[in-house]
Amino acid sequence: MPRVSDLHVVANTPLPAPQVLSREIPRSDAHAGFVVKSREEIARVLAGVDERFLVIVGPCSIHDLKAGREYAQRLAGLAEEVKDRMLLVMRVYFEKPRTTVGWKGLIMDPHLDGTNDIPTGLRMARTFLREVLELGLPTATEMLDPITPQFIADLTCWSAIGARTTESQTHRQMASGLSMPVGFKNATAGSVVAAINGIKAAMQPQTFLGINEEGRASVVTTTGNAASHLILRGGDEGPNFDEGSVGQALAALQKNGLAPKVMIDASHANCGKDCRKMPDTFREIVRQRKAGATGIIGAMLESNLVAGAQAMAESREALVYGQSITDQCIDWETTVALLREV
Ligand SMILES: O=C[C@H](O)[C@H](O)COP(=O)(O)O
Ligand SMILES: C=C(OP(=O)(O)O)C(=O)O
Repeated sequence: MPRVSDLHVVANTPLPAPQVLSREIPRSDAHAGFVVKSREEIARVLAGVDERFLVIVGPCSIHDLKAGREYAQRLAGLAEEVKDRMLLVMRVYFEKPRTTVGWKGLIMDPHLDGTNDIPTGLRMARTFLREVLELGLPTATEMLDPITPQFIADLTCWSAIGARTTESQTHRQMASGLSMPVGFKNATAGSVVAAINGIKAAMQPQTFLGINEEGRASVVTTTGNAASHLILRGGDEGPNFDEGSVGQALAALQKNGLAPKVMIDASHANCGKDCRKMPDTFREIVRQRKAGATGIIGAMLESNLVAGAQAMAESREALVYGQSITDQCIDWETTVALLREV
């Protein structure tokens, strides 16, 4: 008989169930209390009740826990220093969407060598998220694979649906069940409509296929996530952080019956993926807010210990400590100076 299934599958290895990993790397009452408090604080900023500026800041991706830890320790100090005016949330991104192919993040390939040891990646992600929370820093991730939230969402305070998945029904449904505020990026081509449709879908109750805590395929029914919002990140036609683009986005939200609130990413297509342009983009976003654009509730920055980005090396040891292996980041000194300045 000809073979009809699994023609292109070479392995199919069961994962530990989410509840097994959660027992192994548990969430304490203190972690839970801090996550709930941070999500509420972020939701209050989104609602305009808390007037602080929300800044999602940190490495493009975490690939080295030692450097990530050092970054988190520094950011915790800065967050405390500026907390009367800004709510700093650390980017703790473990999943990377790729335009074509490339390293897909620490969860997918924790050893950075193509061995794709996902169980280890999930363990590292949970462990690191707990460490960041213990420093008193809220955590931000992109939720990319729809199975991942079962393993890490309880330690996550804010999430993004990225530009490459904002139009995906799977991701919109997933967002409708997430417990934290979720930002939808405009699409890579620049479409804000795709993200607004995403927000509308995520705010509604949904029923879809997922997994439960035991790791079993299941039917998931959600309430909808009211704390869904828009993120402008620029697109193929260029940046969209200028007053005109921001005004159009706010008007489009209102036309769709949504709150006119927007976060603006100072990285990605809003800086042409050139970290040298990121500080001025950020300054312009803050200038508009200071000039009265209260619809701008926050911004995103890609920042690391060392500026720029490096190509994946032959071995981990050959990598520059504290420098991104995905998109370019501004360095720590620039980050501190910029946040203190604004
Ligand atoms: O934020 C990171 C990148 O912009 C995203 O993962 C896409 O990267 P790529 O276009 O290099 O694949
Ligand atoms: C991939 C990211 O952003 P975007 O979806 O805007 O490309 C990111 O923030 O890591």
